Amino acid sequence: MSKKFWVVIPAAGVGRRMQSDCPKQYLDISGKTVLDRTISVFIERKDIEGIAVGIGANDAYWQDSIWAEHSNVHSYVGGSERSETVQNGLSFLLDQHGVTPHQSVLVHDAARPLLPQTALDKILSHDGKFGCILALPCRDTIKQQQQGNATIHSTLDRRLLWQAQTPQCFPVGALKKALEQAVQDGALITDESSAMERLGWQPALIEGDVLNFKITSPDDLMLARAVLR
Ligand SMILES: Nc1ccn([C@@H]2O[C@H](COP(=O)(O)OP(=O)(O)OP(=O)(O)O)[C@@H](O)[C@H]2O)c(=O)n1
Ligand SMILES: C[C@](O)(CO)[C@H](O)COP(=O)(O)O
Repeated sequence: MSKKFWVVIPAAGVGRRMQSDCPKQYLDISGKTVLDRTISVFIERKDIEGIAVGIGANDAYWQDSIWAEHSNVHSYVGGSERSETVQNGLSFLLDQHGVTPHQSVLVHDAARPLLPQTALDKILSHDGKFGCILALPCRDTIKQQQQGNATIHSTLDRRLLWQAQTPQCFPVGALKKALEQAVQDGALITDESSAMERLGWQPALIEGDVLNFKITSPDDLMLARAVLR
């Protein structure tokens, strides 16, 4: 029987950088919310076992999602940081959905609604033992700024630089432990891979897609709306 994966979708952010009236995952892109579009990427796939959506404790929007009542979509309460929302999602799968620690899970930002199926196919068909992430090789020349002012300190060798995307795929148990360890050590964790790397894991880099950009600021929303016009 072919392997099936759970997806954890962290959707408990407030979207400060978007400066919008509602959390950015509930903003409209051509008639559907960002979050509903993101869930739609996974909902019809036979290789997706279930979708766990981490929402804010005071989320008043989720109830209006077109997927809120779907039998394969399960919401849970996220946390004050993205990493906490992911941790809560892993505990939710282990404690309430019979997922075992060795099973691999995908974590995908709610704020990346344009993930192409072709990129998702690549991460789902990767069987590396050290996990894997979608990422984009840097195409521009990369500058590091001086500390304290916006002048150039140096130019980095871009041949070895990639921009991390999601989904990121790791065994549930190992990822949960790595995130807990990172919190315990007070480490700044902005993606799942960095927590695993701290413990010596070397996840595979799988080339993602420029369309799989994260909707962070107003210009990203404009771009997504232009793409789906
Ligand atoms: N406490 C948090 C913070 C973020 N996220 C989710 O993690 C993804 C990527 O985070 P980001 O783009 O930073 O979203 P926000 O934290 O909402 O944005 P900002 O940093 O501008 O407030 C988003 O889908 C967001 O909903 C989450 O589930 N829980
Ligand atoms: C996980 C991520 O999307 C990979 O690039 C990114 O780290 C999320 O960062 P954010 O500050 O929580 O948007």
